[in-house]
Amino acid sequence: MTSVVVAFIILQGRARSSSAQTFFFVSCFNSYCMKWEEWKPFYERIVRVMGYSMEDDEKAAEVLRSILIENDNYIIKEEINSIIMERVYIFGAGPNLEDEIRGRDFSDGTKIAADGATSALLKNGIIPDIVVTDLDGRIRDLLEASKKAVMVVHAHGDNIDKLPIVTNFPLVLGTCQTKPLDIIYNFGGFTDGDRAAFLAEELGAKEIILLGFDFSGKVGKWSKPWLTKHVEAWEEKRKKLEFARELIKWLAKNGKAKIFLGNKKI
Ligand SMILES: Nc1ncnc2c1ncn2[C@@H]1O[C@H](COP(=O)(O)OP(=O)(O)OP(=O)(O)O)[C@@H](O)[C@H]1O
Ligand SMILES: Nc1nc2c(c(=O)[nH]1)N=C(CO)CN2
Ligand SMILES: [Mg+2]
Repeated sequence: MTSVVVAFIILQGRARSSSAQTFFFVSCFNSYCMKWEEWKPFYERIVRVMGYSMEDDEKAAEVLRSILIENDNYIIKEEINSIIMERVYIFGAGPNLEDEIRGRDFSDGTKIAADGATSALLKNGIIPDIVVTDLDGRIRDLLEASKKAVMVVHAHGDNIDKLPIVTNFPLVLGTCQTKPLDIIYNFGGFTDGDRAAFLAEELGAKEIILLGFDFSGKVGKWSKPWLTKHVEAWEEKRKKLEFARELIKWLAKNGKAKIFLGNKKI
């Protein structure tokens, strides 16, 4: 799967296609594309509830942009389109993840790991095609996955110091939660898991299957490098998961793709 992307990118000669507008039209024709004006009210509420600084989030987007341009390892949205199959599996870091992946290979779809879930996939011999991360998963596993996966790296006000890690990844699609910049996208979504669902929708997935998503108040042990077992969600994480649940429900209602939580359609 990754070789398809690499071949595609080589064919493109990394020329920033002048037909990007056409691609944009085609992909938005097949999917729902969230506009900044539509995302802004969600973002303003997130900033208020979570106590984030919009200025820091904006600065983070600029920093990621500079690093990616300097390192020349960024890709544009049109370059990732080719790895999206009609069915997309998104793996979250909930306590149910390992039960939901055991004995399956997911070769009938594109596999997107949300940050911490990457470690569980690698441990179970599953290589993700795409990793969506704000760089607080186990860095060793993110580096391992990046040898085969496109890394969709999210810049925010609280991970500016970690952004230089992206220089180690061969292919990076940059995202932010503030107003998008030329090569730093905002497809909508907040946590790595729900952002992955917005990305899949934007790229034209028809069926999005969420595995390892659990909104009952427990955080899976793969969520953070220091966790050794599943734990009760702490206050900040509880709020994040509540937003994740709300945004997934919103996408199921407003997007074009069918979304499944495990085997249940939302
Ligand atoms: N019960 C759960 N525990 C942890 N993650 C979950 C759970 N249910 C769904 N997820 C999804 O799995 C994703 C990956 O988890 P991870 O904790 O690595 O992500 P994160 O968004 O970076 O969180 P944080 O900002 O707290 O670091 C989350 O973003 C979330 O969308
Ligand atoms: N400023 C800020 N933004 C975020 C944060 C975070 O910790 N701080 N975490 C996220 C992933 O859940 C997404 N966005
Ligand atoms: Mg994360």
